Amino acid sequence: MSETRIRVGGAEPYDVVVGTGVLGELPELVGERVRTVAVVHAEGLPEIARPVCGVLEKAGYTVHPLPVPDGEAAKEAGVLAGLWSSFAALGMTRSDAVVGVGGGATTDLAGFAAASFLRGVRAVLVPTTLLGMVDAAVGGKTGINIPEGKNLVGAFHPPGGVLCDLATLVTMPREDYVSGLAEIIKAGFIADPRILELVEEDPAGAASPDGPHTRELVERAIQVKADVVASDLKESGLREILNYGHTLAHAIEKAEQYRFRHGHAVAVGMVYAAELSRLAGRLPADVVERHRAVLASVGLPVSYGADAWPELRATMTIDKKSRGATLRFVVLDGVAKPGRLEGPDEELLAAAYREVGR
Ligand SMILES: NC(=O)c1ccc[n+]([C@@H]2O[C@H](COP(=O)([O-])OP(=O)(O)OC[C@H]3O[C@@H](n4cnc5c(N)ncnc54)[C@H](O)[C@@H]3O)[C@@H](O)[C@H]2O)c1
Ligand SMILES: O=C(O)C(=O)C[C@@H](O)[C@H](O)[C@H](O)COP(=O)(O)O
Ligand SMILES: [Zn+2]
Repeated sequence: MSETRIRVGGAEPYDVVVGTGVLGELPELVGERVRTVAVVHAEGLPEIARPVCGVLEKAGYTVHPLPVPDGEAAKEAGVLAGLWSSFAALGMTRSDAVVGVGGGATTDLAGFAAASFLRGVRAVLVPTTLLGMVDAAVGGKTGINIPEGKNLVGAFHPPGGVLCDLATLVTMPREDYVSGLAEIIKAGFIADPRILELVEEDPAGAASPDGPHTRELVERAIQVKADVVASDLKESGLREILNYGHTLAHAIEKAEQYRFRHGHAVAVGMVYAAELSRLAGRLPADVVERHRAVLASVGLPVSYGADAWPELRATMTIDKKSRGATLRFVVLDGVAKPGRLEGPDEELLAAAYREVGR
């Protein structure tokens, strides 16, 4: 099957290319103006980084592989500063480009390095995890963590193109693959109920890169994200819906020193947001149960430590959707009907957590 191109609109439109064995499309995404390409890749993925570098060299670019730590350890200020120094040592200019190769953590870092070096050079992203393809590499949110919290430093810097080669998914550890399903299911609850039906009809298939609907699930989730970010790149309104479940999720990740997978935290966070919606009188109980059922069916967690609430509540205050002292949540008024809950009282917040804490 040939590749699909999903156009992400906005001031600087770009394509997300999806297919199997589509690496040959990469030079076109990098573009003709570029001379030097820094390939920022997760150090544990040499088998994927090598062909990426090869295809770029063959196309005539001067290519410099720059390995960074695997996973969340990449999203640190020290690693970012190391990339700035490497780019400068390579003599990169504004007509050069960064290609980010790896999971969401790697592409968040590579994207932010590109956003900040020389106040902005071109970034092309090659996500190699399910989560990276359906969410992290699309939409231009880039950034790193700081000890005070998740993604607290970053920039909106849309990529020049995104290449999703589904062939790379086959080597993914199962737990990481399932983590990506949480963001796909999120897209289902906020915007595209067909995603939920596809997962519910065949949870085992959904949890495997060889499943019958893998490509459709990936493309549907990308389309949801593309539609949202095209109209609200900088999260002044609509884009907040992509943050469904993330207020609690980011607090859990911080409490776990970023050793808890992002998608697993988002799964718990969505159940919390659904309970919050129900207790606020906005969502029927059966839709909350649908969250638990569909997430658990693919092996995602739906509860978290009961004793953790005071620490999680304190961390949630720093969420980016807050305005002043007012906490703001993305909630649901039904499937594909996202809304906002502003300044819920403390008892409501705690009561919703009692439904999640085990
Ligand atoms: N920018 C955004 O809009 C956005 C959206 C969602 C998530 N995120 C961020 O993405 C990150 C999570 O991304 P993730 O789930 O991809 O995790 P990850 O980047 O930490 O990758 C998980 C692990 O899988 C390895 N890996 C990557 N590709 C592989 C492959 N093909 N085969 C085998 N191993 C592979 C990685 O090296 C890493 O060890 C979080 O930091 C999250 O905050 C960002
Ligand atoms: O793209 C967005 O917007 C999202 O919120 C997508 C989320 O899945 C993603 O985890 C994002 O990085 C969270 O953003 P943050 O602004 O809460 O750090
Ligand atoms: Zn997320």
